[in-house]
Amino acid sequence: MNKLVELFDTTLRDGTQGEGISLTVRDKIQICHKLDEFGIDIIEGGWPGSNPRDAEFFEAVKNEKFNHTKLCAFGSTARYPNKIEEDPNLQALLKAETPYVSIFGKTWKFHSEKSLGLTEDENAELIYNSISFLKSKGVIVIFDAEHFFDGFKDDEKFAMKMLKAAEKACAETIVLCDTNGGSLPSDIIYAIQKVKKEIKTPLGIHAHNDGDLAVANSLIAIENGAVHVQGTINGVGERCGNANLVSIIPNLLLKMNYKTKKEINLNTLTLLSHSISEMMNLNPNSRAPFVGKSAFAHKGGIHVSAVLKDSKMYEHINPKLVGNLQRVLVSDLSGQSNIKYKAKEFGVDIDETTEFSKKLVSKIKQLEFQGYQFDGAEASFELILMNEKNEFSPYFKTIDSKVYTFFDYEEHKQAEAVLKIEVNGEIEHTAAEGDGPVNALDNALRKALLRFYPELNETKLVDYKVRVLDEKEATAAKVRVLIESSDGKETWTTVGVSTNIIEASWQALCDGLNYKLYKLSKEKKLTA
Ligand SMILES: CC(=O)SCCNC(=O)CCNC(=O)[C@H](O)C(C)(C)COP(=O)(O)OP(=O)(O)OC[C@H]1O[C@@H](n2cnc3c(N)ncnc32)[C@H](O)[C@@H]1OP(=O)(O)O
Ligand SMILES: CC(=O)C(=O)O
Repeated sequence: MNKLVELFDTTLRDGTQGEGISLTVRDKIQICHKLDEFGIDIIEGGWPGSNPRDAEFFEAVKNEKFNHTKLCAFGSTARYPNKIEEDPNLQALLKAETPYVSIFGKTWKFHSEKSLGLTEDENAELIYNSISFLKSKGVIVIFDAEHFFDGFKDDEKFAMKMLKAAEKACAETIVLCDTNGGSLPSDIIYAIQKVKKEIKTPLGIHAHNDGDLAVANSLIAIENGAVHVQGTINGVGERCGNANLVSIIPNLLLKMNYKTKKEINLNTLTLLSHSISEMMNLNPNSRAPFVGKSAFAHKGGIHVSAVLKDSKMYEHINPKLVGNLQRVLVSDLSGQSNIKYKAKEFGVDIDETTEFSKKLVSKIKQLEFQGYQFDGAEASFELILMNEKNEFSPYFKTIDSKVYTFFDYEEHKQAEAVLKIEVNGEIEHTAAEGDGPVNALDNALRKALLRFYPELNETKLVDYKVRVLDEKEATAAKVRVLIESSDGKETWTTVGVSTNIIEASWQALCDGLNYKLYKLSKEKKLTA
């Protein structure tokens, strides 16, 4: 039978201790609903005694209804020698009126002495009294044994005494914390096996990622008897972050035969991860295991050739299980298999000739050697493919272009582009201004084309990136420009390379608009 593990999410508490992470009360409430829907058992919403925002969150969340998840308020043991029942932090925890309360207490002698100035007995008493008081008020108490693994290494007897104080006070779960995040899996196994011999209270694990081992340490703790796991979505958190639940959960369910209290719909994992990144104003990490854009992206020709035969050859799980997608990239590491895969993805049949795919592979390798990069600019690759198949040729021809830039020392910067292009045999001569030369060219090209293709009205440049390719050449260096365009519904990326940044930008701009026109013509939506 599958063993059960309790999922405890601290994105809203320890997650917000991560640099650059800040959530409004509204964000926190929205995240609670996402986590509830996903199947998280307990959500640690913040520290109500810490700041007005967290206090307000616990007031606001009282009006929310959750199907499964239970809320938890976090704080520390009381301040010594405060009268326990008057301790403001414990009072704030009770005022939060959450079914669960988690409090952290010192289990490393060094911290107890140096940070709190308490003897072994005083610290054990503080832990016992703080938990007992909260329990007497009817809340379920989770005890976070702060610095447990470092404390256990330093003085086993001291650390065990603190756990026993928590057990005696009837903590519901005792969570062993790798607070400094430096423990190794072997440290976790050693400590937890010894703890299990003396402590009967259910154990949990709270790991930090300072040694890049938080997920491994959490899983090994569970394998060795922990039944409750704490972590954050996407691993955000203090310093290098907390254990990443987005990796822990699929490992538990898909590989370790564990089950969760509520059945988890794992194919919503990628969406959960990305939507919470967006709410935190972070770009989703493309290399994130399971949910990253690159997690199932194949670049090497050998890999793609095998994946086409059976994906299992280079994928540890089926990406669909976690709501992700298989992708194939085109680059100078491609073989014919990459080209064939992409062609199929674009709905283009190139099966009939190996010669064709060989020629295309060779062209892509040459262009990448010159500095182009197609794994981030698939729209440019598609245009090359279709051009080779004689199914695309540019919708306009550049006859002449000039760009003027003006700047003085009073913040007045401007540029102007003058452009002559040919469309369907007609010459169009335009000029436009812009904030800078690329913007001026973009405006002029759009202006020139709109007369012929009003459908381009919605198409906009949404991102522009420049990369210097051979830094030694200093200002004469070759640059690669990547332009992301959007029509409000779809986005696509194109590339240009030149020693002249304006020329590289122009190539990427032209590809961007040509791509949109090509797509419209394929859909028979082009009027001209
Ligand atoms: C491992 C963890 O992640 S623990 C959680 C850490 N999170 C945070 O610190 C975020 C929220 N914190 C805060 O808002 C503030 O630090 C507060 C409101 C809690 C306290 O603020 P202040 O009263 O100004 O104290 P300050 O932050 O400077 O120092 C923390 C105090 O808590 C004490 N303390 C630390 N751990 C504990 C504990 N387990 N039990 C009781 N007291 C503790 C420290 O000894 C220190 O006391 P001191 O000022 O007498 O030396
Ligand atoms: C409690 C906690 O956040 C820690 O020990 O890391």
